[in-house]
Amino acid sequence: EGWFSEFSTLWPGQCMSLKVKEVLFHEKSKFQDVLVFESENYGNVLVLDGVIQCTERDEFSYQEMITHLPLNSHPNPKKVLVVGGGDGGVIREVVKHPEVESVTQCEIDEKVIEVSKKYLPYMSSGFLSPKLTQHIGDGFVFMEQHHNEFDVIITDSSDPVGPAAALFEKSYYELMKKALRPGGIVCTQGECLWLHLDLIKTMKDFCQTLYPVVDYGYCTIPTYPSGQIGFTLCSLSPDTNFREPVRQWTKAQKKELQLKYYNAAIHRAAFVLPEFALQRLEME
Ligand SMILES: NCCCN[C@H]1CC[C@H](NCCCN)CC1
Repeated sequence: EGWFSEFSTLWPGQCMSLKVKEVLFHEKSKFQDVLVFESENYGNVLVLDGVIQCTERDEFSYQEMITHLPLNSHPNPKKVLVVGGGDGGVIREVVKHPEVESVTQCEIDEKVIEVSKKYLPYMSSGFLSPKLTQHIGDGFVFMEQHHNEFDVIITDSSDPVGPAAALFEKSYYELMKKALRPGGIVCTQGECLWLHLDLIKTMKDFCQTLYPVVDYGYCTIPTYPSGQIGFTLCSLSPDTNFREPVRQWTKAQKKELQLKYYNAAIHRAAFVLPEFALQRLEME
C-alpha cells in the first residue's frame, strides 16, 4: 500500500517512513486527525495529526521508561495520575507496581482510547485494571481542580503543537506542583536532545524555579524522530536522586512483569548524557 512519512515542522528536513500494509482507521476526532495503520514490520501504528505516537513493536521502550523512572524514584507511590496516555501503555506499566493503590487518567480525546481498545490490544490492556479511574478532559483544567492528591504525575503527551501545547508551559508545571502530595514526583514527555535541546533547557530552567530536584533522562526508540525520546523529571523532595532507583526487581520479577526495556542499569544509564547536551543544559 506504500509508505507513511512523518513530516513535521518539529523536525525540519528529516522524516521517518514506515511501510504500510493496511490502513485500519482514519477519522478526525474533536481534537485531531486519528490514523491507525498496520505496518509491514512494526505492528499496528497510532498516528495523531501526522505524528507517530506509538507502534506495537517498540512502544515498550517509552512506556516502561516514562513510568518506571519516576515510580522507582519514589519511596511509596500510592496515588498516580496519568495525563494523556490514551493508548493505555503507561497505565499498563503503572499497575505493575504493587505499591500503587490507584491510578487516575485524564485524556482529552476519547477517540484515541476507543481506537486503542480496538487496534492496540496489548497497550490498551492497561484499561482493564481495577485500580484505574478514567476522566475524559483537558489535563490543564483537571490539574486546576486537584490539589495535594498525587504521589506521582506522569504527563504522557503528544508534542507542543496541537492539543498538548499547554502541557509544555511553566503554568502547567505550577499546577502539577499544587496537585502533588509532599515528596511528589512529576515525569513528562521531554522531547529529544538531538532535536529540541533549547526547549529542554528552557523547561529545565523553569522547572528548577519550582522543584528542588530536576533531571532529564532518555531512552532509545526507533520510531521517534532521531531514534530517541527524553523525559523531564521533577521532585518536591530534595532527597530524591533520579539516578539511583530506590527499588530493583529480581530477574524472575522482570520476567513476570514482562519488562522488555527497563532494568536498574538502564535506569542509571538514562541520565548519562553526551557532552554537547551537558554543555547546553549546563549540567557538565
Ligand atoms: N503513549 C505514547 C505516545 C505519546 N508520546 C509520544 C512521544 C514522542 C512524540 N513525537 C516525537 C517528538 C520528537 N522529539 C509523539 C508522542
